[in-house]
Amino acid sequence: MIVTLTPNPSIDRAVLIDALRRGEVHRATGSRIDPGGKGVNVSRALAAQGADTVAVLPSGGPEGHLLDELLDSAGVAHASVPVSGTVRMNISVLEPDGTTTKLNEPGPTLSEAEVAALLDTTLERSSSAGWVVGCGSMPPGAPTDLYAVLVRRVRERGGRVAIDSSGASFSAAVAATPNLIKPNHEELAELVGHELPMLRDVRDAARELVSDGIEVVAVSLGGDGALVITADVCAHAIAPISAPLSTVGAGDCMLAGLLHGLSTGHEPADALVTGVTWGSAAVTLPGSRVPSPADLAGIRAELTLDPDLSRAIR
Ligand SMILES: Nc1ncnc2c1ncn2[C@@H]1O[C@H](COP(=O)(O)OP(=O)(O)O)[C@@H](O)[C@H]1O
Ligand SMILES: O=P(O)(O)OC[C@H]1O[C@](O)(COP(=O)(O)O)[C@@H](O)[C@@H]1O
Repeated sequence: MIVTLTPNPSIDRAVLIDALRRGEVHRATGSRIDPGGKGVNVSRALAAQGADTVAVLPSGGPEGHLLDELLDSAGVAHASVPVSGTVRMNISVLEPDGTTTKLNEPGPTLSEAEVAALLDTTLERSSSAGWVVGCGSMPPGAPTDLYAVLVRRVRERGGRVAIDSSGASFSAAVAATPNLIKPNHEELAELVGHELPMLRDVRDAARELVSDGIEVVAVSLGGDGALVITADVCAHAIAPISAPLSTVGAGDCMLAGLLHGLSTGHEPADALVTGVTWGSAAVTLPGSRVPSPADLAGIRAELTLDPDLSRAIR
């Protein structure tokens, strides 16, 4: 069982247009909505593959009702904590060449009691979980150290915890030493405070974090695949996709696959292959649709345990 906590979930609306021109009226050629937020997407990706998961999230307002309904109809188990604010709507503008422009709202302001209820619900649901996963940004009102507290509370009980976030809440969580983190290229650079132009730089930055006590650092690198670093492994995997349709949620699917691999007893390098397969499959799908088993069938990830460290990262 994998429990996800998404303090700031969303309704994701993807709008397709021919080309984005600032200040002009655009006629959309298509649109779709999906339940969203990083932990919600991790749970959606796991549920789509038949894996046991529950998504913990705050839910309020009309968008909150819609989110609950969308999760119910997708068969994603969720524990929604009622809140007085309204769940946000995030918009992705997709162009035919794969360019994605995202507009993320700040989300509702949570009260102290609502934050406490979210944390308590997550911990209640986690008693028999293989992994507890905290993902995404903090809504207004949530303390910067929410993920750090989650890490400490799960680890005190002997559980395993993964975090995927950005900014101050991610740095605070990393300082509390989760078992696993999944930054993307930009988030890792932000975490270590300098640019990471080559795979060697990514590896070195991830190794620094491993030496601080994080067991698995998985770095997603967009079209350059992903790297997993542990105390004894440096593995790179890539599954190129010729015409990506939407990258929204690809990192969440990658994390879901990685955790699924680890929780079903695979070594980190093999779990990375599952992660990259799920992530690459996600970019072939519209909006933030998560891959079904059939969507994974044509994806082939290439794994190397001795990657070319001079590879420039886009
Ligand atoms: N353009 C792409 N081509 C092929 N795979 C991709 C592409 N973009 C993303 N992916 C896959 O999705 C994973 C996550 O993508 P990334 O953009 O790094 O995550 P995030 O959404 O967290 O920023 C990558 O590790 C890779 O497997
Ligand atoms: O919490 P944040 O950082 O605002 O991100 C939330 C957004 O990220 C997503 O989880 C998608 O993730 P990515 O676009 O980063 O792959 C959306 O579902 C959601 O709208």
